[in-house]
Amino acid sequence: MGKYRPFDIVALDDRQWPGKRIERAPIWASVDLRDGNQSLIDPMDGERKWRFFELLVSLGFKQIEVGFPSASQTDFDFLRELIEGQRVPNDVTLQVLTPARAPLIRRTFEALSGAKRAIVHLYNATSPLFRETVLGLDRDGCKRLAVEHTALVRRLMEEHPGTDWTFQYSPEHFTTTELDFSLEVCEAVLDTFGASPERRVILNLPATVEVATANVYADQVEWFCRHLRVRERAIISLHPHNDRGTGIAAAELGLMAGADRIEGTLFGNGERTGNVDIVTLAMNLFIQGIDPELDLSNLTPVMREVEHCNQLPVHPRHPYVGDLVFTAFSGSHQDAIKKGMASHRASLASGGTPLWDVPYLPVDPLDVGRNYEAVIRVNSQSGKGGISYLLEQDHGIALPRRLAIEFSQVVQEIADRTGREITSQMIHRAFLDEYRLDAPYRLLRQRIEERDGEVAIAAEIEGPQGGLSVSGRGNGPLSALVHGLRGQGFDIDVIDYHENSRGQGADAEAIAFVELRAAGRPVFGVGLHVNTTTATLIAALSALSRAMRQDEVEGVALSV
Ligand SMILES: CC(=O)SCCNC(=O)CCNC(=O)[C@H](O)C(C)(C)COP(=O)(O)OP(=O)(O)OC[C@H]1O[C@@H](n2cnc3c(N)ncnc32)[C@H](O)[C@@H]1OP(=O)(O)O
Ligand SMILES: CC(C)C(=O)C(=O)O
Repeated sequence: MGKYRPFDIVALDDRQWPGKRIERAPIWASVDLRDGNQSLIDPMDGERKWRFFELLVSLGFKQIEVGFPSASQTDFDFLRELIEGQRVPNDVTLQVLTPARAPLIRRTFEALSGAKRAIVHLYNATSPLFRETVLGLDRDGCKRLAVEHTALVRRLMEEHPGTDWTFQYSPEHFTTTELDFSLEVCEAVLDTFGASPERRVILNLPATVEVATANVYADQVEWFCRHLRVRERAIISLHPHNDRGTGIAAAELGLMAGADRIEGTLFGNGERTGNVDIVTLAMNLFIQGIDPELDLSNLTPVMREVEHCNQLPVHPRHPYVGDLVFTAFSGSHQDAIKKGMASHRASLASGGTPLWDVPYLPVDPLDVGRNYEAVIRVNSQSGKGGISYLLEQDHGIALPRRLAIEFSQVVQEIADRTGREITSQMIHRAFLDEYRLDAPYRLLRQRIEERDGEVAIAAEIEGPQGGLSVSGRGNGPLSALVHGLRGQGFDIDVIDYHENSRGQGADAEAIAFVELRAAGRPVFGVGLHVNTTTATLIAALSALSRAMRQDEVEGVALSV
């Protein structure tokens, strides 16, 4: 016999949940201020609790478990302030947890005195391990514990008719309790409370510790829902934890299996590996086109506020919100994102489909309050797609394809040499340093005339040996300049040229890319100027300067 054993599976051959789909948002209940709080190194003080409560309200939570008032004076006082200070919006219901212990239940009702509406959440352990090891009770004793304390809760509710009460019961460690026993206890609780379709009780089925694959939880939930005598007198709630790292899957399959409600926390804080993360669950609905009924349109400030209140960081890879989750460093991802974004923009501009179908980005960052700035970041794993994306997006420089291929080698060399991320500013600087040379050849002035369908240029150029007067003719200013330079003995030709403008209005500037063949080899140059023609001529001289430098380095004859 080994140290660990396999988990049991559920005998449910005609399970229905695998063919189901989640069609609408469940009832969300935040347990940040209770389960989340009880697992913190430093539980929240009043100020942090307030901030968290207000955050939850602003996101649209309608049910909020605000604490365990019989356990701590901070929780008790917080509840009193909420109630006495009338700080609870009309559509929000407070929930509090109490164990099945009479003095603690009485204290819980003291804390709730005067509340307009409240959910009293009673729990006791029901699983065999807990019955034997913790409580020292058999099945009957355990059921009696639940029933007697349910009766007490019912009586106390009746004694305080000014509050609109809801009762919630949790058979703790539902996932390791024998299913027939969970059902037996829960039916007894429903009967004792007098539950009916008009007076529904929340039955919360916790995966207190996640011990099996998510399909087993779904089977347990479906089995439970199908075996309830009157399903309509219960709201089935799930309370998944994340010990195996599959809390989200368990919650989703559990909803497919018939649950109505989810208890969880923002970004998954909670005991051990945490409670299920409601933000991820809700966003998973959102990206299926389902209204999550929570406002998640600006998640970064929400994350920062939660980090402050919990004094715990949210992981940079956390779904939908982590600092790095909208960022691609790797070249092939960047290339696909760049093309996908361009195609999405084109589709929107032409009145085509608004459907978000961008590779590697399951959600539009704008929908959660992020922007496209960090979508592509460059390091040694990156390629031309990402580099040209940054130059275009941040600096208005749309590189021609062949130049993008060439320039990516320049950036790759820097990335390999430094072993660090290369920021957009560094890429811009490297680009200008590499391609916009104004030495040794620099345009000083030029005169251009059009005659008989031809362009004539007379240019003054500064060169390594002093001033150079160049005149030539061609079908445009660039070809005229190149002919003039050829006349001076330079072995050059135009392969290609592109230009576009960057910036707008008074700040607009032309950027020109000229590719020359110099001494038989292709070489790019870049020119920037408010005047497009001047930018093109500067680009040609920049290419010539680069060819000259290569000539110096490699000894290739630039002059014929
Ligand atoms: C799964 C969950 O997350 S449940 C919520 C857990 N949250 C918390 O525990 C946070 C707040 N808790 C507390 O402040 C405290 O634990 C209290 C106030 C609830 C109880 O404190 P204490 O009375 O000092 O008990 P303590 O926490 O040490 O241990 C639990 C005791 O209660 C007993 N117990 C547990 N459930 C019951 C029950 N329903 N009826 C009677 N006794 C019970 C245990 O057997 C144990 O008894 P023992 O000391 O005789 O062995
Ligand atoms: C009290 C219950 C619902 C709980 O927190 C758990 O089982 O994890």
